Amino acid sequence: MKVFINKRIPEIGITMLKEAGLEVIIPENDNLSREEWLEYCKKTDAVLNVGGNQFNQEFFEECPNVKAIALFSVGFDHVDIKEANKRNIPIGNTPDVLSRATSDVAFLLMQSVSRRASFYFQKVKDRNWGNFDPLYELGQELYGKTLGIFGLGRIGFEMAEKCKKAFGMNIIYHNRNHNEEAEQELDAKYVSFDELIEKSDVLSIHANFKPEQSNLFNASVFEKMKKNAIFVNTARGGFHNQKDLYQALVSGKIWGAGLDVTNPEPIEDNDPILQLSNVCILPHIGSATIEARNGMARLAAENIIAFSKGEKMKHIANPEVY
Ligand SMILES: NC(=O)C1=CN([C@@H]2O[C@H](COP(=O)(O)OP(=O)(O)OC[C@H]3O[C@@H](n4cnc5c(N)ncnc54)[C@H](O)[C@@H]3O)[C@@H](O)[C@H]2O)C=CC1
Ligand SMILES: O=C(O)C(=O)CO
Repeated sequence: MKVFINKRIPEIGITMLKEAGLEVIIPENDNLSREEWLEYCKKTDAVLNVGGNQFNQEFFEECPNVKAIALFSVGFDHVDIKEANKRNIPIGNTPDVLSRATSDVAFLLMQSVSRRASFYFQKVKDRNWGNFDPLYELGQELYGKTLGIFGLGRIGFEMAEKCKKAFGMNIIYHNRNHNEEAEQELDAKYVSFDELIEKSDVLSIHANFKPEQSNLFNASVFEKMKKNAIFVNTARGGFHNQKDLYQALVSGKIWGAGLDVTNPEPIEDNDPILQLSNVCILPHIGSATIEARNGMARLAAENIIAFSKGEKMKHIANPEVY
């Protein structure tokens, strides 16, 4: 069986696939155009995909030989699951192994914004150390404040746990279902969406993205948030309207924002949000640790190997295909 991987992944995954007797195809050029990418996909049985290539109707129609897809990500918002289901194609993903790393980034963004780290680092780089000034550009402490989690699943739980342990924060959350574990272990309180945005000092987004949730966090939401609130998004950029976020930040409707994901992604060169000092923006590095990436490679390889043996994938976005 042929497996196409569009970018090199940690060696552990490649070794596992080869030891299972699979033919692994990795192109020299790891920055393929969509056309080039489709050409590779057409000739393979299984695709191990790194990044946001769209698995849409066009893909499924043009690549009928592909019988399994293993994503090198937990998010599967770039896959048309209905189209995959019509053809009984399992879509593997990589849950859990990246939850710690991604929640670490949410935590880092929250702290960096609360203590104005980007602003001060820029001053240091500009050789403008400044004098000790008791009133100048003060940060805010997080101790005892309220963390609101939108989408309390695996990563949201880890973010909530860190904030509880480090700063004794009160946890409120809005989710599709109650999260019993978080309610018992972290004393997390389920609230309505409106209550979440009105009461959070830090609002951290951890839901899985669907197109119908585009721009959910927009001007009317930022309007209702607290003036000292920090907006953190490590989930998907599509959740927030970036122009509205910019306006909320310049007009002081909210305190600051920490983004690991932007809308669009990559961020546009002339996006005015880049000029603001109350933001910290990272280029989608949530899972970028050695540990998480090794784990992702292992899970993705396990998924492909299971498929090749006629077994069920263990980590799957569409279990309904079985
Ligand atoms: N920045 C990065 O590098 C990374 C980003 N991610 C993103 O984080 C997301 C979450 O990952 P996990 O925690 O593993 O997923 P998960 O499935 O464990 O948790 C997501 C939670 O969001 C809830 N949810 C979804 N839509 C909702 C809505 N409209 N209202 C209320 N609750 C809603 C779900 O019920 C679920 O409990 C991924 O889908 C991905 O988009 C994941 C890994 C790395
Ligand atoms: O896993 C995901 O969904 C990511 O965004 C990158 O790890």
